Amino acid sequence: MGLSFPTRFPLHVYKRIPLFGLLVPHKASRSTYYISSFHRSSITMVTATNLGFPRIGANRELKKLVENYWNGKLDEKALLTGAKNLRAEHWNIQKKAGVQDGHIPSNDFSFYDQVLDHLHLFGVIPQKYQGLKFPLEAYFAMGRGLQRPDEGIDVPAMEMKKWFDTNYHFIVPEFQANQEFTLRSRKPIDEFVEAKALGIKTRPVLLGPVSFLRLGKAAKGQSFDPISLLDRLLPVYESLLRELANAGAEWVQIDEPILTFDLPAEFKNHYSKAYTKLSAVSGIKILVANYFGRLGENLDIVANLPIAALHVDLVRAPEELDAVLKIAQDKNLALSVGVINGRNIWKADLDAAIATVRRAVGLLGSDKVFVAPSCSMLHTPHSLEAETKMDKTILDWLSFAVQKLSEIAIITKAVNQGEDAVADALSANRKSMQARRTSPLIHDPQVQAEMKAVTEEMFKRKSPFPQRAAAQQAKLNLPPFPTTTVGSFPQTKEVRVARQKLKKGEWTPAEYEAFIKAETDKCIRFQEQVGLDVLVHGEFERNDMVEYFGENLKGYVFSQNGWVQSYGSRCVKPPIIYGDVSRPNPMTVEWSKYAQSKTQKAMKGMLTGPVTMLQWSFVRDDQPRRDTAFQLALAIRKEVQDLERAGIPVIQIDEPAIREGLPLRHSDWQEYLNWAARAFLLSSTGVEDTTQIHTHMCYSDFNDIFSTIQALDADAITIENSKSDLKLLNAFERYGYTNGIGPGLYDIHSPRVPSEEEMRERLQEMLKYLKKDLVWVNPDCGLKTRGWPETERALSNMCRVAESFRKSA
Ligand SMILES: Nc1nc2c(c(=O)[nH]1)N[C@@H](CNc1ccc(C(=O)N[C@@H](CCC(=O)N[C@@H](CCC(=O)N[C@@H](CCC(=O)O)C(=O)O)C(=O)O)C(=O)O)cc1)CN2
Ligand code: MET
Ligand SMILES: [Zn+2]
Repeated sequence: MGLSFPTRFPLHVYKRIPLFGLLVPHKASRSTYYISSFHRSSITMVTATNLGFPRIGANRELKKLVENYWNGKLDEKALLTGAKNLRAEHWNIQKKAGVQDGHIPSNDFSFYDQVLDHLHLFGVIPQKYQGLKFPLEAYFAMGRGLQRPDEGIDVPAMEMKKWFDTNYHFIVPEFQANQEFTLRSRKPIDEFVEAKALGIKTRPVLLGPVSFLRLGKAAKGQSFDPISLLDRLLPVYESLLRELANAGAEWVQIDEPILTFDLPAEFKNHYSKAYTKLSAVSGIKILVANYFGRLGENLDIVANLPIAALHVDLVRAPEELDAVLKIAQDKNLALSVGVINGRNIWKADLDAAIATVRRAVGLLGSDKVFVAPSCSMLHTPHSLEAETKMDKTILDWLSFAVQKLSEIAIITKAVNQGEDAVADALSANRKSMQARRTSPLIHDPQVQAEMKAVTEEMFKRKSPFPQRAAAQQAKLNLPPFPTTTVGSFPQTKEVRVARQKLKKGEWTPAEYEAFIKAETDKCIRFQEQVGLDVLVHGEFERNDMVEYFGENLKGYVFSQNGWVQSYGSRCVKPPIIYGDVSRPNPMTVEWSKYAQSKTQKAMKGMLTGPVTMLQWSFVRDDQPRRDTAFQLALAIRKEVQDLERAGIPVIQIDEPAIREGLPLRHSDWQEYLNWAARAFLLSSTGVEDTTQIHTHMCYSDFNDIFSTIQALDADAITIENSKSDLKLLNAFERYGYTNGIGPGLYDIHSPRVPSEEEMRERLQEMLKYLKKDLVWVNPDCGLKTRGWPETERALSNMCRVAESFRKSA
């Protein structure tokens, strides 16, 4: 089969002479890699590659390692060994699946977040963490804060933001105007060497310099554009590439996902400068990777980069295939075609993917084509192997990361060796595709009829806010600066274990229910004692705010083990929407009714909104997202109405993901914002004026969507703001927000307890921007990730602050 390499020379000393397709020794190479680790038997073949593998492990090993380290149950050595084993396992899985040696990613591992890793890599450590032990203590303190009162240590976590339009959160780089960069860590090199010792040649993954700066911000009190630091940063990237080349890396993958954004014109120069410099480092080839969307105007930027390969997301931007092929052809680039969806869990249509790859091969030649996922597989669960309980029909439509690797391998083999070589796999895939397309499980005539019957009236409250507010106040009689929480209370080990016992059948549903009720009782008693005004039931019955509803809605399936990293050690198990969505039964009414029966104070019903349900689920790809959002909205509307009927006076419909669903390109915003707002309105407006609707948002820069927040017309919004330096409030002031608003008084994602003084100052600051009779007092998000001791102290401080403002008001 084809030509074979002679085995006497290191692989790198061969260079193909384009005209003759011959291999000749190439003097410039310093690689020590030998052919024995090289499996291809023919010179011109397309290459199976990957951009990143889920790092948490088949059974969330990384989460457990890191959390046990934080709890003191594991020492540093055990943490490092555990991580090393996990990396080895992941590299081996990829190798075994058929990803080409040399194109298996490394440095995609992280203890907390890959952007935070780059802050350590380049020594971008804000002052307040510099006294801490390097690396791990400082590293985790930057991610999650650190409080050791006995030693006088009390540092908050850095700001965290959504990674593009995903539910993954990254630590926002914070730069000084005179920022210096040094190669402070050797992580990418160490991991390359680590893999090499296992006989695996990896392709290190780095976040590119332009994206790294653009995703960051100037430190508080300074105003400069971080991109102005590019000249200072580049030499450090150059040294890093040099070291990787010396260690034997043939390729480096440099991610530049900000190429999916609208960029100022001068970015063309920034890119050109950056990659001219980096490409000059000899002995290593650069693949620049863009993902999550089209390049659009930025095609022009990549067309002029002196790089060796370009990765494009053909799942999100199939329409750009011609344009990128032309660039690759003109500039003699290899093209990494992202044909397997790294953001979803559906099996790929392999025939279609093969056709795309063949087109690329036709124009570029097979040695210039890499088969790839659309983006890193960080956003998909590990493997379907653990799914023993799922409906077999639906299971047959799915593909998690390990299966996606096989899809890449099959496509590659089909193109290299002909379809006969993978005939069985292809015919099985065709069968799955056909079964899904025609399945009666997907289409529900009743849902479709109800959607058709939706009228324009169903998108409006009966009266405008001032009238509603008066009616609600007459009923609720709340004090000034009313206090509330965002919904969840600590999900302790006991609560999680109780649910596990129910799942395993060790507890009867009645035992579980009694336990959850007892937790709810305790929670209500605590809220009354601490002096909160609008209470919540605590969400103890929920595994997760999205998964719980997914389990209770028709059109959804959920996995047993489909975990995806959300931030740090926190994971989510996004439920899967496979068909038309409807609500067979009330989902929360009994719990809310029970909770209301236990207190004289107002109990707040707690639901997840349609856009967030959509955004945090794996969504069907056979109809527009907006259609699914409206089906969800109708189901939630019914729940809202049932809660009202059951006597629940305040109902919160969480929409934390509305901002993250915003398309990456400005020109696509309006269309999205229109339907997103309408979906929320459909879910929330079917109630009387006297019912108070709250919503909640977190983790975003809300300035972009300010008018949409107003258009949601919620009676109150509790909103995360404690980590974004009040910049959000500027917008609320500027545009004159008219409804109730509770900007979070403190950051709940860190175990640190804010003092009364700190929260008092914060509230004072907020009142510079907001009308005091509209202001609510609350934490910035739910308390599920916190423990009880810190929750009690923080809420007690918070309530005392509200109390003191009432006195002085
Ligand atoms: N979907 C979603 N996205 C979101 C958020 C969110 O709440 N949900 N919040 C924002 C921040 N992200 C977050 C994401 C996850 C968690 C979180 O707490 N996740 C939990 C898992 C939640 C869960 O589904 N738990 C299940 C399963 C729990 C479990 O692991 N059980 C153990 C046994 C119990 C134990 O030993 O702890 C097991 O099965 O092995 C349950 O409660 O039933 C975790 O990582 O620990 C918090 C915030 C943004 N995006
Ligand atoms: C990520 S937003 C969380 C809202 C939810 N009601 C909670 O309190 O947990
Ligand atoms: Zn939140």
